[in-house]
This record gives sequence, structure tokens and C-alpha cells, in this order.
Amino acid sequence: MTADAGRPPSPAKRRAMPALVRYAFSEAPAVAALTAVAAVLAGAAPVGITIAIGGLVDALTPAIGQGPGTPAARECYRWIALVVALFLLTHLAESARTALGRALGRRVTGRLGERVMTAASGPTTIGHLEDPAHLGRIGRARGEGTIDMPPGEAVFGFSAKASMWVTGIGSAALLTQVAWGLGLIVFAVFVVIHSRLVRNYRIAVVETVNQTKKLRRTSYLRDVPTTPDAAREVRLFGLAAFFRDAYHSEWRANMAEVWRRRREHDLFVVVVVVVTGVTVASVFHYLAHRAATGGATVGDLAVGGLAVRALLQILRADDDDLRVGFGSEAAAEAFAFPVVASPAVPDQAPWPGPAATISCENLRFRYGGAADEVLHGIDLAVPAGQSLAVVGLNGAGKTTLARLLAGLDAPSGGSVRVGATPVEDANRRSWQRQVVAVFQDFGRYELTVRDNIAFGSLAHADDEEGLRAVARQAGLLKFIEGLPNGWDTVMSSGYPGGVDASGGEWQRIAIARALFGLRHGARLLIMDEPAASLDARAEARLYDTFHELTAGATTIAISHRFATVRKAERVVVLDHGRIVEDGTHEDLIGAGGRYAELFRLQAKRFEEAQS
Ligand SMILES: Nc1ncnc2c1ncn2[C@@H]1O[C@H](COP(=O)(O)OP(=O)(O)OP(=O)(O)O)[C@@H](O)[C@H]1O
Repeated sequence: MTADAGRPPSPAKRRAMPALVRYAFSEAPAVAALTAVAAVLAGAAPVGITIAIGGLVDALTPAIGQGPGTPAARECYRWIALVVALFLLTHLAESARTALGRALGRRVTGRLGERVMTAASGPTTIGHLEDPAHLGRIGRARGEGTIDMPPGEAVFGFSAKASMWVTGIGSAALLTQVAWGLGLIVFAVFVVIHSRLVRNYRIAVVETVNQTKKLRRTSYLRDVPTTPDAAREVRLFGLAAFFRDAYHSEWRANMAEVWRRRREHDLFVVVVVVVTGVTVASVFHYLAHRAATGGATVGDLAVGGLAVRALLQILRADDDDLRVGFGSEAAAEAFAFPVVASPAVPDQAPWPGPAATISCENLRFRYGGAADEVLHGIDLAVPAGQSLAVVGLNGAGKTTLARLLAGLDAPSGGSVRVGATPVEDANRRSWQRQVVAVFQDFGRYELTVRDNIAFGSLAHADDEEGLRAVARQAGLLKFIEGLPNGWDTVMSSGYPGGVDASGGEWQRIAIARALFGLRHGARLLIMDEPAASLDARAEARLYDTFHELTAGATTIAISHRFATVRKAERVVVLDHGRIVEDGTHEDLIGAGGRYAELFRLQAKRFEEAQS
């Protein structure tokens, strides 16, 4: 079981329900007030029915004696009419509570979801979105991780529980009235049993689904053989049985505690049934005795019996309890996200003219939570219009350097500058608009091919000519024109008329997107292995036309392919987060250092392959 499954929730979580109710009233006052009224009516009407049936029972004996049409008979009809009206009211109020509670819950979930989304996308850097703890908080604030219970579910569940407690408290009061002391005792016993039942129910569910990591892995093991990505290897390597067996053994191991808890719970239910039986029998015995000895009317007996029956509903833990529990925990997480206004207006853009050098000075960087720095004091100045290649072994820090130059991360030390202006939080967003990039894990948006390319400069999405031009430059135009809906084809076969693109086609789309951004004013183009999925002809074409395509922009290309790298005007070699060589291809070959060694290794392999 998870460590905190049985523990009481933290103070923040316990306070979440009142805070959530206040939030609901502030976000949708009218709906919240109507929900509250409906909940109270739905809970109070059954208490009224109990009273009316008691009145009817007491009125029956004289009415039977006096016959139809007499005042006693009319008294009976009045009670019957009241019972019918209250039945109707119960159903109407309950339906209204359900509909209003759901609407209110949806509103609350939506608003809190926006708050989380705005707060998460608010920071101009991206490190927090790679932090598993932060991603966990975002997920939990949306109600993921246990059962799917976003904050609004707690609002809905709370309205149901509020009704239940109104009925319960009202019925206890009636029972107390007809048998003083008894109502209070029964109510107190039932409340204790209820809280234990809710706790057990919650633990059972938590056991089943809150072991996020283990169950995520278990589900992963179950799903791998059916995912398209793995389907080929699962067949070729004969992995189906491995995944099936691993899934079964992990599932059994994870569920052992759940099953133990369930057995414990079943035992508790037996105890509850016995306690309930004894309580109900005692109440009826007591009331019958009092009625027989003239201490109570038959109507009192009926009221007492119905009140006990209504109180029995407290002896139940249901999904509404889970909604309140998990939903309010999600709300507590959501409330922990600050209220951030969306940046409607871009930040200041104080950038010097396009001729400014992009540079970094003593640039240091450490990923959040990591012990060691990845970059150890990089000094680099890239004059405007220069094409720079960055090479180095895997893990040398090339992509990290590119992310920092693009303003996607804040340096741990040193600075990135454009001319004399440092890139910092106040202007980071506007600097990011000056940069276009094709990262190794570029975006593959399940939207139209037009959107996918226009994202390079969304403000110019109507530039049809520009879109066609960059598609042609990226070698995509024929592909797009051959699509079922042309430019409006959705790039995923999961949608009607949509298609899946190959790895190379996706890469061309990413290149076209970057070129579209350049066409509309970006000044720095970063390409991290932009040709990794391109065929040899497409790669050659990309680099042969590179200068023409990039139209004098500053370009930084990261590549392991020296045929590509040597075309750059300048090459820097990164090794363990430090620049160890800097010069033209010819300079570095002449120097006979790391670059020359790597170049020779690749050239040798090529020659061997040819011979
Ligand atoms: N998001 C991240 N969080 C923590 N560490 C990271 C992250 N991204 C990269 N690293 C680490 O930083 C170091 C440098 O990674 P980086 O991706 O910059 O190298 P690279 O030179 O681009 O490598 P490659 O040639 O394999 O793409 C590596 O040790 C890597 O494990």
C-alpha cells in the first residue's frame, strides 16, 4: 500500500473542501446558491415525509371510526396530499441538485484547470515542465493519479453528501423527539461507522489505483504489445509472452494488499450488519413498548421507524464520498498553483538591430535537481548572419547550449546576450519570438499541415504564398498537394481524412515551420540534427540550398554528420560542457585535434564502406 493511504489528509487537503465551496460560490454564485438550495430541499423533504406519515397514521384511527366525509377523514386526506407533495419535491429537488451540481462541478473543474494551465505555461523557461515532481503536481491538480476525480467532482459529491446529512440530522432529531436520547445515540454510532466505512472504501480504491508508479508500469506492460510503435519488435523478438507474464506477476503483486484490505473490509461489513440489526431491533422494541404502555402514539412509532430507516442511509460509503475525498485533494493541488494572468501583451522587445552579435559569456547550466553542471562556462560570440556548426560526442551539451541560446532555459551562471542586451526573464518571451528551431524532438501536431507549418509565425498564417514557398524549399509541396485534403489535411490517421506522415516527412514539416518563422522576421535558426530522418538526397538538397533558404539569418546547426558540418562557415567543438576547438573546417582539420580525429574516423568508415 502507499505510505499515506490510511493516514488523515494533510491540513491543506482538509481545508480544501471549505475553500472549494467558497471558490464555487465566487465563480458561479447563482448556480452555487441554487445547488445549495436544491441539496437542502432534497435532504429535508424526506424528513418532512416521515413527519407527514406519522401525522397520517395518528389521523387514521379516528378517520376509520368516523367514516368518509368527516373532519377526521379530511385530516387524513390533507396528510396524504402532503406526503405526495413531499415525494414530488424530493424527486424534483434531487434531479435539480444532480443537474446543477454537475454544471457547477464542470465550471469549477474548467476554471481551476485554466488556472493550472496558465500557471504551468506562464514561466518563460521550460525546465519546470521536465521536472517529474512538477508534472506530478499538474497531473494531481487535474485529478489524475488515483481515479479520475478533478476538483469539480468534489463539488458535485459534496452536494450529494450535504443532502444525505440533512436527511440524517433531521431524522436523528425526529427520533430524539419520539425517544429522547435514542436518536442521539443511534446517530453517533452511525456517524462513527460511516467514517470508518468511508475510510475503508477510500483505502480500497487507493490501493487499487493510487500506486501510480507501480500501476503505470503494470499498465505499460499490458499495453506495450498492442502499441503500434512496439508491435514490430514484439513480434520479431517474440516478446509477447514476456510482457504478458510480467504484467500478470506485477498485477498480482500490486493487488495482494488490495485483496487483504478487501477481506478486512468484508469482515467489518459483517460487524456493521450485526450492530445495525441490534440497534434497529432495540429502537423498535423500545418504541413498541412505549406505544403499548401509552407513552407514545402509533404515529410516533411510525415516525421512529421511518427515521431509523432514513438514518440507515448513513451506513454507506459511496462514490460521492470518493468524489469529495479525491476531488478536494485535486483542488488543494490546484489551489497551490498561483493565479497568473495570461501574458496578453508580449514583454518588452529591446533588441538591437539585426546586425547584433548573439553571444554567451561564462555560460553555466545545471538541470533542475541535477548535481553537476552540464555547461561549465561557455564563451561564444556568433556574429549576425554566420552559419555555425556545433559538434561533439553524445551528452557533450550541444542541445543544452542551443536551448540556452534560444532563451528556453535560464542560465545557472553567466549570460546570453544579443548585442549588449542580456536575455533575461523580462524580455525572454520576446527573444524566443526571434528564434526558430528544429529540435530533435520537434513538435508533431495532430492538426492540419497548414497549422503545422504556419506555427512558425502564427501572426502570418494567412500568407499563402509564404507557406507554399517554404513547403517548396523543404521539399514538401508535392507531398502536401497529394494529400486527401491538401493543406487542410490533418496530420494523423486518427481523424477522418487524416494521414500519418513518415519520419522524414515530419522532419521536412518541422524545417518548413522554421523557414516560415525566418521568412517572417526570426533572426536565429537552430537546427539540432535537422537531417536525421532525411534521405541522402533530401539532406544534400537541404544543405546545398541552406544559405539561400536561411536568407542571411544566423544559423546554428548541431550535427554528427561531418558532410553537413563542413559546409558551415565556422565550427565549434564541445566536450563535456566546454568549447575545446573553434575555427573553420579547414582550420580544425589543420590543427589535428578532436575535430580532425572525429572527421577522419567518419571519413575512414565511409571509405571502408566504398572499398
Ligand atoms: N532535461 C534534462 N534534464 C536533466 N538532464 C538532462 C536533460 N537534458 C539533457 N540532460 C543531460 O545533459 C547532458 C547534455 O545533454 P545534451 O542533450 O545537451 O547533449 P548533446 O551534446 O546534445 O547530446 P546528443 O549528441 O546525444 O544529442 C547529458 O548528460 C544529459 O543527460
